[in-house]
Amino acid sequence: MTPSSSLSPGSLLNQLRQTTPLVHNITNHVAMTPTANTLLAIGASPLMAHAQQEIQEISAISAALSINIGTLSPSWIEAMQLAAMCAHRDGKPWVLDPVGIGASSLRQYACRALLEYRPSVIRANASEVLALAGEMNQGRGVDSGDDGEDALERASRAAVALARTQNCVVAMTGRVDVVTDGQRQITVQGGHALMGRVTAMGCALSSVVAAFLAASLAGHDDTLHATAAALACYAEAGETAGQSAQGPGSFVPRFMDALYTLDADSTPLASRLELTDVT
Ligand SMILES: Nc1ncnc2c1ncn2[C@@H]1O[C@H](COP(=O)(O)OP(=O)(O)O)[C@@H](O)[C@H]1O
Ligand SMILES: Cc1ncsc1CCOP(=O)(O)O
Ligand SMILES: [Mg+2]
Repeated sequence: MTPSSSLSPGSLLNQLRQTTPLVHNITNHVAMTPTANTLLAIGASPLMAHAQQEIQEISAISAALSINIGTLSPSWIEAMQLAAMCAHRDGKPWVLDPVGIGASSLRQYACRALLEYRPSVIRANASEVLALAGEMNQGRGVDSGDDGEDALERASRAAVALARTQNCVVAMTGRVDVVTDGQRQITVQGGHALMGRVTAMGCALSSVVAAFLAASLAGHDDTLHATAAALACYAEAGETAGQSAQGPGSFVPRFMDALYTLDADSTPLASRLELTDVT
């Protein structure tokens, strides 16, 4: 892909760092601190808020919203719906992370209700994409399952179908990431296997996608490319961290430092991306 375009991952990362978008997160108990730290490391500004009474005010000052169903409660579902409604009404980008959707009917109910407010992006692992696309799959709790070539091919088709049905971008992550709007598809290479051994990596990524969506609105808005840019930065930082990490414990600080020090101008982020038309 052309690295010089205003939609290149490097220029979108620069745009993010210049605009420091405020990202409103309604996320799970496991992911709160890692998500806030990850947003700060890449250059965005995090805010966690889930009390219904303050959602409208928080929404008014936020540039983007990230909703994650990882640890639901009935009052949180109502707050999520209100936040999604505000974002939809105000034309602000928002990301849905359907953590462990296959695991319970409460999660399925919450996602169905939230999809009414048309997320800009659904960021999920393959198991969650299959469940959301209606292909019976109870998943393995919050983690993805088989990541072999056949499973990836099947999940990619489900991601395209989901993007078409929901008229949004789907970012399906794992060993290889696939981002699609139903017509185009960008694969993202990179990352490291240790990313699957650290909790909340995916949750934090969903909020980083929200930050890139906000940044892209300040320039040339293209949800597909902004999402791929977020994933490319993650892949780059994950690969760098994985080179010297000895395990999940030492991976995390290296990953945060790699995000923070990622040089948007000299790192060939665009070379991680391959854009194709979906047939
Ligand atoms: N085996 C792997 N190799 C490379 N990157 C991976 C691997 N597993 C996960 N990742 C990366 O970790 C991040 C989180 O993805 P994933 O593990 O699919 O999300 P979740 O934590 O929601 O299941 C993504 O950037 C993804 O590319
Ligand atoms: C373990 C767990 N349980 C409920 S939410 C959560 C975190 C999941 O994080 P991720 O989807 O990023 O792996
Ligand atoms: Mg997840």
